[in-house]
Amino acid sequence: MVLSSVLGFPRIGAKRELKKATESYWAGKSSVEDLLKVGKELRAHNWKLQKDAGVDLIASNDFSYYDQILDASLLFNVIPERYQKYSLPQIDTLFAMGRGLQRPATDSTPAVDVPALEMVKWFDSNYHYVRPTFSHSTTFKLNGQKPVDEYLEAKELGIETRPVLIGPVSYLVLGKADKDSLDLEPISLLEKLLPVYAEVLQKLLDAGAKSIQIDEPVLVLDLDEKVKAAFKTAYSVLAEKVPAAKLILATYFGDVRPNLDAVKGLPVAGVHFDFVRVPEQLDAAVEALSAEQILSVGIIDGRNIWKADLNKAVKFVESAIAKVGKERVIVATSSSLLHTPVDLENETKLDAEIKDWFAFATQKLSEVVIVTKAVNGEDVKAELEANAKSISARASSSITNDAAVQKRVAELGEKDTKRASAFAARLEAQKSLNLPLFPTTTIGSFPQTKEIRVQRQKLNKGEITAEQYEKFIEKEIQDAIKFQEEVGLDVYVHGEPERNDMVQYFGEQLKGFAFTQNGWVQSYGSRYVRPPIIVGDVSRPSPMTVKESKYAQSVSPKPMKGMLTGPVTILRWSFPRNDVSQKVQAQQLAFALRDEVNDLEAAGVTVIQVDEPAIREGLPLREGEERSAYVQWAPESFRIATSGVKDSTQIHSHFCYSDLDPAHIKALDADVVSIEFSKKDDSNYIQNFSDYPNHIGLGLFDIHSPRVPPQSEFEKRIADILAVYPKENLWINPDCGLKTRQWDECRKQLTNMVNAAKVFREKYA
Ligand code: MET
Ligand SMILES: [Zn+2]
Repeated sequence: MVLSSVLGFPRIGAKRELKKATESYWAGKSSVEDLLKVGKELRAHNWKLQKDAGVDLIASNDFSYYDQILDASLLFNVIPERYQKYSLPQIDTLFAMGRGLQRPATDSTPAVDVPALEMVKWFDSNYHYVRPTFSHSTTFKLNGQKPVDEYLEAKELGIETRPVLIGPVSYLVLGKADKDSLDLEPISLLEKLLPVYAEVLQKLLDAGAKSIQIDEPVLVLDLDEKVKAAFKTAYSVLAEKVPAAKLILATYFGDVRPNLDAVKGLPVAGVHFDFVRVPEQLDAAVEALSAEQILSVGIIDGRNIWKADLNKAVKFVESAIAKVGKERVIVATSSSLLHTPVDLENETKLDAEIKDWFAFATQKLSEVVIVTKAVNGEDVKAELEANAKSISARASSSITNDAAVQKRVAELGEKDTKRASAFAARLEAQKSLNLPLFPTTTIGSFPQTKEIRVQRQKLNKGEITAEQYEKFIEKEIQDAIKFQEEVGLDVYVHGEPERNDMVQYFGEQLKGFAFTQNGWVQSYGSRYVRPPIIVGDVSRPSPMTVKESKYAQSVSPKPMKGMLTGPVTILRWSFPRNDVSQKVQAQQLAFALRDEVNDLEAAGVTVIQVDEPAIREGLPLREGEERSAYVQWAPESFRIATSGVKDSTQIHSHFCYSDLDPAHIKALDADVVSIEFSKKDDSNYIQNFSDYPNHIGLGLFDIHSPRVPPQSEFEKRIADILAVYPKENLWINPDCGLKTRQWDECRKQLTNMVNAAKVFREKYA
């Protein structure tokens, strides 16, 4: 009989219980016992939910108070000395590594200020994990036994689970060397690490675990030979030390084919593949397995919110069964469901037609079970028919399809992707802006104060009228402009007070989007996001930002930057459609934004910034066709959005959060780019963009911190940059928007920044 399995379930709770509990604990408002109790309740709830849904193989140890990779670091005692030395309780050590440890000085102790470990993106998802950090002195030992405890906890509830662990190779590859050991290659620690893995596996076996899911997601990346070889070492050692452990090696988010030679012959009981992402890898996967090994068929999408096409999924699993036989197949989610919202039932405001197209984590449980029942020959005819109906209703819905939008994208030609003139001619035309040498500007947002949130809530609750709100926003814009005058900036922004979020604000005004009330997904720690959903062809019914920009422009004679979020970023920070390519979705968004850019220009806005902070994260995980295509279409969609303007209109773009490839930025052909920069301590990084042909502003201070760098520090940074970049090309700006700062903080920061710019302006005058 074919079994159903789920690789992991969201741990945040349908009502964000985990966030509330952890933040209340951090704030000192509740005890550690209160927090642990909430964790225990959530785990019990999630296991029961899965059991009741009929899932056979339910994950345990998928729960975490912060991040599952950080949990592994704690478990293996990979705790850098700087966090060890305060002898904190376990859970506080965990939080210290995840969020940093800050304590004011007391009479007897000095102040403590230990920054958090680095946090990085989990593959191409919007989840972030805490990066394991290794030194030459790192030794591994078992610290507690969380996976065993959680396995037993479920067992006590009468629920047999399959514990999940991050695999040893991925654990090391996803980590990095600490500052004191920069020459260390984490993978070289493998042999030291394996005995601890063996110990955990043995304990799980002793506790009764029948099989163990061991995640090796790095198998979907480009791997060097050393890492590939590490799989053989790792799994042979484990098989030798714990021969009875039945391991299911799980891969997800991509194509394993280029690394199948590393998987072939491993002494594991089975391998899981993500066939939602890459159905084409079925034959190769089958080929790579021995006649005894299990094929776990990831066929229900763990990364999206769409109802699966169950009939298609059944056919796919049947084709796998035809190749390897029923005894060797497991039906599974493509990845952990961590990346999907918890329960569609909590959405009461979604249009019924649209709601019928979605499946959140809870609904996906039934999907896995229905597919499993179908291939086992149980009667699920009614379920499959209902599913087919909803799939075809979505495909033909007028919400999904907009002929005019489709036509516009189909007719896309070179003319839509190119500015009228080359940069040199545009620069000449932009002299009308009368900018000084080293022009100063900010990235867009100014403090989102409590007052702004209060007024927005009042508007939403109907306690104030739209006119009153508009007046309030105008006053905020006036204040922001006055502030910029006082600080002495050159190119102003209106401050974005009207925007709750840089993607949602646009999604709400575009046709083709839907929003949830409770569709939260963990981004990192206690920070969750609620991505908008692209449900249909995207267009812009009416201007989205012109009113505010025009108003701002009317208040001051200085150039005022219009401020938009770019097509790729809107796409990446939403749940995309799965029936249309990402490229086409980006193009549709690009045309909608092109209309907005052109309308801004017509309204007299002469500088327009289109932010693309997410452009890097969309880059496919490995080299190859898909990546080459992306580096074409992603910048092209930016150019579609921005190329409809006159030479004299200055187009800016902005990037943060990531290590960018300078070549990709070049392809945008923006007149000016601003890039997050201040936290890069690597001196080579400064060279990175040195052949950027147009103008550039390298972020000069960290907007996430209240710290005010003295003017001398700004001068030093500018001097360093000037050693590499031509002075005519340089802009002076912060890393990113200032929405998380207080007004008095950014006043001091910007004043020092502007004064430093003036020093250089005088010097070169
Ligand atoms: C994450 S990038 C943010 C850019 C936006 N214009 C802001 O200033 O907030
Ligand atoms: Zn930014």
